[in-house]
Amino acid sequence: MPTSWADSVAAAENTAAGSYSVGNSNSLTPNRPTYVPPHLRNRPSSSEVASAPAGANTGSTSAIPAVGGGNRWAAPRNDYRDREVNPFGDDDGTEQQFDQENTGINFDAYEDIPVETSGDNVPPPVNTFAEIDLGEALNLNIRRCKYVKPTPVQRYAIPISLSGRDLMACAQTGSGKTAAFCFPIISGIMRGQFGQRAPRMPHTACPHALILSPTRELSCQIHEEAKKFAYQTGVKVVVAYGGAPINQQVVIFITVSINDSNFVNSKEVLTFLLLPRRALVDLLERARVSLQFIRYLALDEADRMLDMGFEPQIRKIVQQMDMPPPGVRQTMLFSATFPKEIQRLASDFLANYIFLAVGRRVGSSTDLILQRVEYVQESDKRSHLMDLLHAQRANGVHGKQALTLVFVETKKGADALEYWLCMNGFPATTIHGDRTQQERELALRSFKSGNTPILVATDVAARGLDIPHVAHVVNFDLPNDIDDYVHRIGRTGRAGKSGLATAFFNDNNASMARPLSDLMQEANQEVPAWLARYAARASYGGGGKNRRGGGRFGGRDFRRDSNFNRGGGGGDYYGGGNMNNAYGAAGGGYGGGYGASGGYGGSGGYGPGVASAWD
Ligand SMILES: Nc1ncnc2c1ncn2[C@@H]1O[C@H](COP(=O)(O)OP(=O)(O)OP(=O)(O)O)[C@@H](O)[C@H]1O
Repeated sequence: MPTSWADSVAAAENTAAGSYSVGNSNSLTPNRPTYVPPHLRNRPSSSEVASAPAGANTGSTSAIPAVGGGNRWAAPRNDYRDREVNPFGDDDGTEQQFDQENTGINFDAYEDIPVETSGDNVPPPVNTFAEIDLGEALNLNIRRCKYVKPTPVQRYAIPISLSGRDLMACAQTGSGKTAAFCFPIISGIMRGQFGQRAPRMPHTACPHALILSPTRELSCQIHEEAKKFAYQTGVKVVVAYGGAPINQQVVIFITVSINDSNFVNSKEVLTFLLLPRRALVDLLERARVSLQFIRYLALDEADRMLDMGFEPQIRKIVQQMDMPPPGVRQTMLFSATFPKEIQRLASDFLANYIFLAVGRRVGSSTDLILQRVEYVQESDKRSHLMDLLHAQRANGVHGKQALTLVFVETKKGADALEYWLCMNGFPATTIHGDRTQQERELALRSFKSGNTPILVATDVAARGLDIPHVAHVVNFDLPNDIDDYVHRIGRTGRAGKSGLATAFFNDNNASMARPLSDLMQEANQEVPAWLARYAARASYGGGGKNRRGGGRFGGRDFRRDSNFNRGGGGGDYYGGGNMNNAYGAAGGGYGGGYGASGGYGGSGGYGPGVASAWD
């Protein structure tokens, strides 16, 4: 039985490789061990009294097995909930597990966090999960996850999404955005708050929700989280990603019928990874997946999904396939960073949306992370890293070294540093785009378990990954874009916990001096005098890629920018702004710092041809 996302994906792929052959694009031939005739396949087990309502989706997609889902042929088709693997491993139903809070989360850290919303008729935030009617099964899962109260982004985003509004949400790393988009999707599908009924289409999955994210690791992580939230709700969550032969992808599209009188359709949330030029479009074009019943579209790391690497593919999927248009489907965009150019692009996918910013500025980092910048010449970086690691060894927990994530610029650089660390007695592993998926999964698992407490990574690991116990993020090579820095350091200091981030800076990083120093100030960090001098020079010297004159974080909702062309941006839907503390009733106090000038300058770093370590 798969125990982690990596296991389940491996299981899915093994199943695919071992159990299926693809005859033509419309027929799958499972090599099943025993044959059960069609008239017996739908029979309820002796313990089950209820049967599926007329018209339940018992179509031929049942020929596709649930990953790790037991004997599909003997089981009735409408008992998905009975066959569902318990992702919490608490089959004895022990209630005492629910008594604890999610280990170590410090909600006081969020007490004063400023929140800004803009748009028409913004629904009010909630203070507790009990105030939101998410449905009993989902509430139980929230308790199983030991989430005692919603994080700031959840307090605002969940009521907004439940009210049916489109949303662009920018909230700090590690602040619970995954649940913020999963809860309304799962709750909405559970309730069937949409009229359309998915048809019975053999061999074609007709999901009601689609969640897109930029890496396999992140897609699998969202899948694992969403499975917990959806447990016993009747909503089936499946993951698909590209880069594998088509027969290996098809196996994870599972249409499930649920024995629930409210629902006679399959209800699926698909979590997709997108790789440029690959996979999803191909999959859609082969009609394995129809998007015409999509009710919810969520883009995690939305700014990344809409930058030049992915945007054409996203446009094709969202605008040129059979997905319902904005206003018919509900669209939610989430990230910790939202440059103005990307906000502008994103507005094409949204209708009358609400913009939500949690944190002092759009794209700011959390002050739970202690940020240090050290001046280190290229030639001294390795010995400097060694010093840090030696110091850290002394602070190991339970005899294990604290987990350290080291970001470098290139794949070759990652391999070389990993080798050097291992040679010098520091067990390290690496993750980057030249490693196979299996190697990447292995590396992540080994890092998470603490067996290899140092992970050397390129930007492929910069976004979204929620790895508990990462105590230290080292920017061995600083990125060229401040937003990448925000995501990288966000691998520590998550869910109310504190963390440490150290950056090695030298003359090669001069263009980062200004944005780095601004960001650190915003996050109440001490800016070294030498960095402040660099930053001052940069502001007189004409900038560079990261110089976003006029205050890089000033723009917030780009619709508030005086330059915003309402006609071109999708209609006159801007409805003013509101500012609040996340836990305070009154707003105010943060207005002074938000310049109207915007200033996410044109050069930005999102242009074509940006070097990427993502593939
Ligand atoms: N209400 C809550 N109570 C306690 N823990 C929570 C709550 N919501 C989320 N978490 C936990 O917080 C951690 C971070 O959540 P998540 O990965 O969704 O953050 P994120 O905002 O998407 O971060 P990133 O921007 O890096 O992708 C996870 O381990 C999650 O289980």
